[in-house]
Amino acid sequence: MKPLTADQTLFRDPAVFESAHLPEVFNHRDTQLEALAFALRPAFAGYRPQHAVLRGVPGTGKTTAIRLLFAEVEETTTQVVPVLVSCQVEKSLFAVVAEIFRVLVGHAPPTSGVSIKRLMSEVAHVLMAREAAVVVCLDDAHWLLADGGLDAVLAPLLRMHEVWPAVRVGVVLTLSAPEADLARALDPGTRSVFQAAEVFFPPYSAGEVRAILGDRVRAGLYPGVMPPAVLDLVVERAVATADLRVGLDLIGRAARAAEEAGRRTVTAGDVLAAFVVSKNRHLAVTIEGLSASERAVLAAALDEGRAEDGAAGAGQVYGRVCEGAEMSYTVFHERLKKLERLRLVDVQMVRRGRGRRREIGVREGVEEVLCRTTGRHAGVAEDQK
Ligand SMILES: Nc1ncnc2c1ncn2[C@@H]1O[C@H](COP(=O)(O)OP(=O)(O)OP(=O)(O)O)[C@@H](O)[C@H]1O
Repeated sequence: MKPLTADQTLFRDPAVFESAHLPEVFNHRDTQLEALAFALRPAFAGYRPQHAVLRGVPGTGKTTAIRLLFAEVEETTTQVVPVLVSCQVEKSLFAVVAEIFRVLVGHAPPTSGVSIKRLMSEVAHVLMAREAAVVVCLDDAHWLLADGGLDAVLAPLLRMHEVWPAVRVGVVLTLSAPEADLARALDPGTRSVFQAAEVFFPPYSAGEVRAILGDRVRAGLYPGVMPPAVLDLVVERAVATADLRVGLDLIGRAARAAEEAGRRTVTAGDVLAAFVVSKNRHLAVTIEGLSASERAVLAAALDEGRAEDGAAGAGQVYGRVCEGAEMSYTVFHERLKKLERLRLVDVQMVRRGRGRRREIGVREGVEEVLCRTTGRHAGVAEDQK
């Protein structure tokens, strides 16, 4: 077989392997899409939409389901305004309401000199003037679970109709941390008004993963570029890591490597080499979303673990963090809880001699990703805030 020339490509459509790509074929999620559509239905008849909570481990299609449904709503009516907010990026009530304002009005509100009260009032008046309902999806809401962050965003949104009775707001939360406990994260008052439909997104079976990745290969690569045995290897890796995104990333990355090498087909070697990076893809996204102080706690736990040859004592980690920049123990504890919730570290009480101590173990892959994303040896806390 002749090698590829410089102007030839293996990709029918490279965008198909990008993380923001909205797939044309979205199988295996009919039940969840129906439950969501059912929750939104009252909004189309002039009532308040039902709230919903979408649960499922990462990569089970929650965001995609919402994006597809919202796109359909946008095409169908202007009476229901969908707003998708990533809680990894927008973490405050102001940021969420500013995004609602932006979608409604077409431009962002001023970032200074406007109080949250005024911004909410403006949003309410636009909604009332248009007789429209708004459905806000707080995507990856587990990012707000620490420090009462979710309650601070949710409670005012849920109470808008108490101030402006004609305002209709529906909230959809997506949560990919299975242990996320809404009952504990929300005040009793918020809990009592947040009556939400629970929609569960189970992990895909190996057969479903194969079908989804096969569809993506057909959409993104030219025929014959990825032989069935090589796709099997991709599927095996995606199933082993329980993350469909690893499979999608792996296909794109391996095909790019084959193309760069001037080959017309992807080999098992391309897949295995790409897997070294792809397997930690989700970790990389999670670590990129951390604040400087969260990162500092993670780096200190790694350094201390290395020094102690394993899991590190929480007190020692705290001491190491403070060597870089002052941090109160309360703030340290909150940062640690968040890292645990994001499954970057494990924290457990361990018996030592006659006493017990809290130990922090950093999960596999974190060190590699942290060093790659910061381009430095973990543990240098010069960027603490
Ligand atoms: N049924 C499906 N068919 C085709 N592609 C899918 C399907 N489910 C998920 N995907 C793809 O898998 C990737 C992850 O999906 P998505 O972002 O919707 O997952 P998620 O459950 O929201 O994950 P997270 O909790 O990490 O945000 C996306 O690229 C999406 O296109």
